[in-house]
Amino acid sequence: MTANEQRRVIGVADAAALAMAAAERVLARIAENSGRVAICLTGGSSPKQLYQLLATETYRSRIPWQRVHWFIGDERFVPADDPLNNMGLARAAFLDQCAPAANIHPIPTATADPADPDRAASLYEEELRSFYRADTLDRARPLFDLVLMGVGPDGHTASLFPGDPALDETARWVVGVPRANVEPFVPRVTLTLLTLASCREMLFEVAGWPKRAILTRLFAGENLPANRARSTGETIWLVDREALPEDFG
Ligand SMILES: O=C1O[C@H](COP(=O)(O)O)[C@@H](O)[C@H](O)[C@H]1O
Repeated sequence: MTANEQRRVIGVADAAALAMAAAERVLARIAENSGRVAICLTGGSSPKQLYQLLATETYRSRIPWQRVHWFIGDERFVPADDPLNNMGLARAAFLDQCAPAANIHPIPTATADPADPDRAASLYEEELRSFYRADTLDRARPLFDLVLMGVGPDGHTASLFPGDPALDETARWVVGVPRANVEPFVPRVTLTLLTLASCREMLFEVAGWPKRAILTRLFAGENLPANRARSTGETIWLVDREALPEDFG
């Protein structure tokens, strides 16, 4: 089976349409679970429109905020109020206005020793295990209902960079990344592929012409982190017209 056969690519017109399509998928995944819902958010700039949309009345009124928990797939060692803080962006765009504080689960980079991404990773791993109420991920009971993902110009996803040993981690749920390959060049913490995979749906959001070059390489099957990220359920790539490689439709 090729990499492309394992994922579904959905093309949309532009970044605004992409945010709306992603918001509908968020609602659909929430509606499928009548209990406690877990959503793992992504960082970077790509999800900003989606996050802002979720705070609008149209979407806000359709989300049962009390039973939805919000996690983050990776974090950068920058202050919590720095615009480059991944959870900080989500908080400012929608979480702080809409979600109960107890349902927001940031990676503790602001409180942990800045020199020790492994310590922050361990703390977050403990938090995830306690939320999941088990130490072993069971394919039949995914940790997350939905995992949002982005892709960087080098093919990284979350803070899993090409060639990094973190990609081959099979025991830890969360790891420290001493130095990123791309800006901001700060230590990071990232969920591992095994943890990100434990979801009913993994949803990549990719928009804009600067992403077309890396998508061309990824859809050709190159062995890059974003190609190794797969859900045990469905893996969907929402891509706008500017980012979609020419031979892809
Ligand atoms: O560094 C990161 O980059 C990726 C991609 O970000 P984008 O700005 O190109 O959307 C992101 O998915 C990840 O969470 C972030 O830490």
